[in-house]
Amino acid sequence: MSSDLPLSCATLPLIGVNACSQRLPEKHPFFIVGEKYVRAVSEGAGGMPLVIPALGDQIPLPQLVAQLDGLLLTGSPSNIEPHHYDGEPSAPDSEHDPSRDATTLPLVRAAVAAGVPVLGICRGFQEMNVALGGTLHQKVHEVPGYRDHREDKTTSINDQYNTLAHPVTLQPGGLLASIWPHEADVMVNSLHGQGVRDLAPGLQVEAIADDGLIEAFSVQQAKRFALAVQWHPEWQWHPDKGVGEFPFYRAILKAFGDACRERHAQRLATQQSGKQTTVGML
Ligand SMILES: N[C@@H](CCC(=O)NCCCC(=O)O)C(=O)O
Repeated sequence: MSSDLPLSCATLPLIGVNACSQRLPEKHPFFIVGEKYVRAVSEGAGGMPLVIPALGDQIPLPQLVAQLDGLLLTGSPSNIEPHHYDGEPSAPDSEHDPSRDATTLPLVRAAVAAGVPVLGICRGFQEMNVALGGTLHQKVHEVPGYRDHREDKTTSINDQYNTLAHPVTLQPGGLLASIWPHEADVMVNSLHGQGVRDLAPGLQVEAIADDGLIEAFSVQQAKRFALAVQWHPEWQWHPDKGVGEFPFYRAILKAFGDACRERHAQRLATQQSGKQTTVGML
């Protein structure tokens, strides 16, 4: 981002929020992103959201990640196509979004390699694992020993996301435990059918559900913040949430925002020193 922009823009970290590709009524194709994710970036992380369309390999990745101070990977009802992790073919009722897969999987790798802070949520959590070499259970509820992590679709959306469905235990000494040092077991919402089977090499478990399912991880060798959670902290910023306060969710977005601000400051300082060098040469 150029420092010629108005101060209000120039001082906010630019945070990418990936879109889904969907056909809305009348079958028109849209790139869409839930408002709660955009608001979580704006109000929770304190960034300037930049919606990233699901354009796959038409996106110039090096150019994009060089401009980004952060990347938030959204949730979605669709599932990653299993060929990306050598999984069995999907059940016929499984919803997919190949354009999103083609966009987010390379984007995760490029962002982590470039030191862009990343926060993955639900499908975004699953994408980070798959992008870095992990695999998924396609129906966690059919795997012996695991609970059903899906939402109760007979209740209202508010009830589904407000419900604290099960506890997760934070890994002592981990990134998430440093973000939330108040308690080791925290209750979270739960709205997913898929989940981590094999964790990708280089990922560090950050939280585990009471049935043993991995619910959060970080990227061990990442230059900056790279965290993914299976639950939905962005719910805190849903415009129709009504009453309900989730300090744990706020703490996650705040920590992500702090990392984005750090990268932003460093990018501006590098740009500034580049300009001074150029002026000195004139
Ligand atoms: N389809 C995957 C991922 C679930 C997920 O991301 N749900 C979010 C739904 C919509 C939203 O809140 O944005 C799975 O079922 O595991």
